[in-house]
Amino acid sequence: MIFGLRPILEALNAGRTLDKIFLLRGTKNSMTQDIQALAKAANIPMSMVPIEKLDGITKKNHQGAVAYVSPIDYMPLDSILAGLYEEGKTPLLLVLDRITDVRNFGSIARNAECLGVHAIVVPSHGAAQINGDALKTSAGALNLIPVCREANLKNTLTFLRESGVQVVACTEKTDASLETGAVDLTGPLAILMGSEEDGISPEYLQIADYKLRIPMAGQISSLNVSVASGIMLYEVLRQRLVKGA
Ligand SMILES: C[S@@+](CC[C@H](N)C(=O)[O-])C[C@H]1O[C@@H](n2cnc3c(N)ncnc32)[C@H](O)[C@@H]1O
Repeated sequence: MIFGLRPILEALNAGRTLDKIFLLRGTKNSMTQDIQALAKAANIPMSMVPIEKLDGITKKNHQGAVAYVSPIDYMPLDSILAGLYEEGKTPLLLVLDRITDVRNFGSIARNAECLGVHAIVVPSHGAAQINGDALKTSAGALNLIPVCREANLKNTLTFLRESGVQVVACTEKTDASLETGAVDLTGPLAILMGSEEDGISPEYLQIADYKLRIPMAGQISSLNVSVASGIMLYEVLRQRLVKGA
C-alpha cells in the first residue's frame, strides 16, 4: 500500500501499476486533481471514501489517500493481439465481466493458464482486486498469463470482433448447448464469462457472435463461474487438439 497524496502522485508519475486509489472524501487540491487525471488516463479505479473505514487504516497513517500497488503489470490488449497474429498463433482470450470474488478470479486465471488462454481481459471498474490472495489461488498463473485492464468492455468486445476474433458468451441463459459441437471454437476466439451476481451484461450479450450454455442436470440454476470457465475452456482445447490447431 502507498499512503499520502504526494507518494501516490510520485508513483503515478513513475508509471507504477496501482490497483485502486482511495482519496479521503472532501479533500480537493491541485494534487488530488493531478492524481485524478493520471488515474483516469491509466485506467486506475478511484473512489472518494471516508478512509478510516478501510481495513487496517487509521487516521494517523492514511495522510488523506491510500493506493494499493498491483502485484502484476497490466498489458495492452492491442499489442498482445497483434503479437499473437504475428507469431501465427490463434488467439484465445478470456473476457471477465465483473468477476468480484478474488478467489474465483484466481481460480479462473489458473484454469486459463492450464487450458491455453493467451490473455485475460478485465474491466477497470467493478472487478476483483488482483492481490496476494488472487495470486495464491491462481497457483502463480497470474505471473504467467498477461492481464489487460480495459476502461470499456463494450468497446473492447467490438474491437475484438473487428480484429477477427469471434466472441462467444458462456451463459446459462440460452438454449444453444455446448455438447452439440455446433459452434467451431478453433478460430481466433474470446470467451466471455459473467459476474457471480447477475451474469453477463445484456449489452455485451448483444455483441457476442454466439451464446453457449453448458448443459446441467441438477436443480441449481447455474454453475460457479470458475467451474464454468474450466468446462468451456476445456471444450475449446478439446476442439483445437482434435483439429490439430
Ligand atoms: C454464477 S453464474 C451467474 C448467475 C447469476 N445469478 C445470473 O443471474 O446470471 C456466473 C457465470 O458463470 C457462467 N455460467 C454458470 N453456469 C453456466 C452454464 N450452465 N452455462 C454457461 N455458463 C455458465 C456464466 O458466464 C455466468 O454469467
